[in-house]
Amino acid sequence: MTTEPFGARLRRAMDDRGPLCVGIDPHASLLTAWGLNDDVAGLERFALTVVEALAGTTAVLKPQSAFFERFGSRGVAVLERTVEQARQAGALVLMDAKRGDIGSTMAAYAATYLDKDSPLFSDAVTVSPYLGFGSLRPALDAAAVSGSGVFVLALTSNPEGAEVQRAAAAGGTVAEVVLGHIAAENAGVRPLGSVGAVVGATLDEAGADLAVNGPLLAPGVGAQGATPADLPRVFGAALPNVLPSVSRDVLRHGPGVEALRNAARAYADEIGAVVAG
Ligand SMILES: O=C(O)c1cc(=O)[nH]c(=O)n1[C@@H]1O[C@H](COP(=O)(O)O)[C@@H](O)[C@H]1O
Repeated sequence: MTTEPFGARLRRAMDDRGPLCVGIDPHASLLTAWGLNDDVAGLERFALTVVEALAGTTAVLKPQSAFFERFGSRGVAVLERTVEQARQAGALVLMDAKRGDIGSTMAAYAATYLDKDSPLFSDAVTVSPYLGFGSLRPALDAAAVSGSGVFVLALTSNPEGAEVQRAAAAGGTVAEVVLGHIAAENAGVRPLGSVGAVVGATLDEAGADLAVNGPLLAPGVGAQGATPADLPRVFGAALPNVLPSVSRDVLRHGPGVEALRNAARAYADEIGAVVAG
C-alpha cells in the first residue's frame, strides 16, 4: 500500500484544522510550572497531556527531541510513545531533531525517523543543510519512499543564524542556495511538495524567494516575540504555505487539557484569519 505523500497530507491537515504546529518542548521550568517533577514520570505526563489535548484538533505536533534525550533511554522511550499516540489520534508528527551529518551517517538518521519500521518513525523530521544540501540526500530519498517529509533549516528564528545563512555564496546568500535546492526537490509536485523550509517568523523580512512549492515552518511565534500579524510581512505571497509553530506560548497554559486546547485554538483561529487576509 502506498502512503499519500506528506505534502498532500499536510495541505489537507492545514486546510481542515488550521495552519498551526504546536511544539512539545518539555522544559524543566514548564514541568515545574505544571506541578510535575523534572524526571521521566513528569516528562511522560507532560508530553502525553499535550497529545491528549491537541492531537485530535491541531494539524501538526512537533516534539523537540532534545528535551526527551536529556533523560537518556527512558526519555527516548517516552518520545516513542508520544509520537505513536499523537499519530494514532490524528495529528501529523514533525520530529524536531535538526539532524545534519555526512551522507553515510545521514542514512542512519533517515532510518531512525523516516523508515516505517523504526520506533521513532515520524511524518516528518527537521534537518540541517549546513554540511551541504547534498548530504541530505539519504533523508530525501527515505522520505520519498515512506511518504514522509523533511524540513530543511533555511533562515532560522534565532538572531545568530544570519551570520551563516545570510553569508554570500555563489548564486545568492547561503539561505537562497538552500531554498533553491528545496524548490528543485518540490518542482511540479501538487498540491504541495514534501520538502519544507524552516523560516523564522521573527525575521524582519525574508529577503529571499520563498516560492519553494513546499511548506514553510515558521517558528518563533509567541515566546520569541513574533505574532501572527508579522506573518504577511515576512512571507508575502508564500503565506498560504506557512505553518506557524508555537511551543512555550501554548504549553504555558497547561496542565489543564481544556486550557491547552483553547490556547491552540485561539492561535489557529488568529493565524487562519491572517492567512485568509
Ligand atoms: O526547527 C525548529 O522547529 C526551530 C527552528 C528555528 O529556526 N527556531 C526555533 O525556535 N525552532 C524550534 O522551535 C521551538 C520554539 O519554541 P518556542 O520559542 O517556545 O515557541 C523550539 O523547539 C526550537 O528548537
